[in-house]
Amino acid sequence: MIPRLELNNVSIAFDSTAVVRQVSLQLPEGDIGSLLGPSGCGKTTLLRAIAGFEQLQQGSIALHGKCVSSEQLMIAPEKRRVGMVFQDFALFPHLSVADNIAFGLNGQSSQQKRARIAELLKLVGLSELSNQHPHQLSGGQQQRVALARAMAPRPEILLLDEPFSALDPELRGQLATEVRLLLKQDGITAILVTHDQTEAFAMADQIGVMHQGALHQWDNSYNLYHHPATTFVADFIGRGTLLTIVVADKNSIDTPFGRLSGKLPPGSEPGGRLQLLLRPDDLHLTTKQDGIRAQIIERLFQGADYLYTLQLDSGDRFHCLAPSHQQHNKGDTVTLKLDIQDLVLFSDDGLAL
Ligand SMILES: Nc1ncnc2c1ncn2[C@@H]1O[C@H](COP(=O)(O)OP(=O)(O)OP(=O)(O)O)[C@@H](O)[C@H]1O
Repeated sequence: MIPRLELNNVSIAFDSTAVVRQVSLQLPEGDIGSLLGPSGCGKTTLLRAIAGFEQLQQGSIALHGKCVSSEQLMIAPEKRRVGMVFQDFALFPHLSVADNIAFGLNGQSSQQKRARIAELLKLVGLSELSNQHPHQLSGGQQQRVALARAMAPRPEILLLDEPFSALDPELRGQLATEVRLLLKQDGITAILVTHDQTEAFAMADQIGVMHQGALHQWDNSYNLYHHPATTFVADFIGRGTLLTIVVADKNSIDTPFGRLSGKLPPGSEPGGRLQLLLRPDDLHLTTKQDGIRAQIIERLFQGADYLYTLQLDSGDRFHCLAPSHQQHNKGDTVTLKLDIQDLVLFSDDGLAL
């Protein structure tokens, strides 16, 4: 199947400073993708290039198999059939909810327009408010109008640039889940730009983690967490700790916790020093005396569980999650059991083996 969106080796520079470096990805029809990364990593620039607002220095962008951008070519934004939703909603204040949604429906008969507006109002749950004006709506309702307006002409792809950042944190997570459902119901392919991983997890099928213009990994959320491609992804997604270990033999490594056995990835040579990824859910507190002993340095109450920062006698620090009804205090010594499913190892250059 032809992907709805395909980026091939895309690089973008401003005044000879590279801002996006050799990014390649594919998004199938009906899927929701997300570009996730810290401020300044190039997410918005890449989204603007997909919309047709930035010239490529190298590579190409295709929408449904048709090249729309390359070094030599730049099809105008209005010819790409791309929908956009921005952080500030950008609704027309003097138009009603229904007229805002109708704005993108030029060239259709009034009967077709009315039917599509009614369908979208129902989809976003605003049928009762169709005659209201934007200032009479809450932030969440306004963002739903902006979404319906961008969805109205059935774009090839919908581009969402930090669409929830002007809303309350509690509303953000809820709206991200709702918007995912709406896009799925209407079969719309979309890309969301965000620096908030909870939002990306709630909405996207595929997430691209970016750092300094490079796309480190384009994958589903499970793989980003459990099989990060680089130490940057390991650190950025979830609370990972990287511990230095030494490969003992074909099936075991020497770690600050002692010797661990498991399947080692190809490229782990005996005697080699590597980094082992440890997630907070790879360790459990136990009441048995014969486990690993560590001291609690910090604890963070997270409702259902505590996130403990622990330290071994060797000075190595790491995190561990434990149910909040088992309370332990700062300074306590606790016993731990390791439960690592896969040994995730990285070489010196930060790449997963
Ligand atoms: N028109 C421009 N001219 C020059 N530099 C630019 C331009 N637009 C963006 N940049 C620079 O490119 C880099 C990437 O910016 P971009 O807005 O794509 O990052 P971002 O990941 O979306 O960040 P944020 O989350 O803060 O919006 C930044 O260093 C920014 O200063």
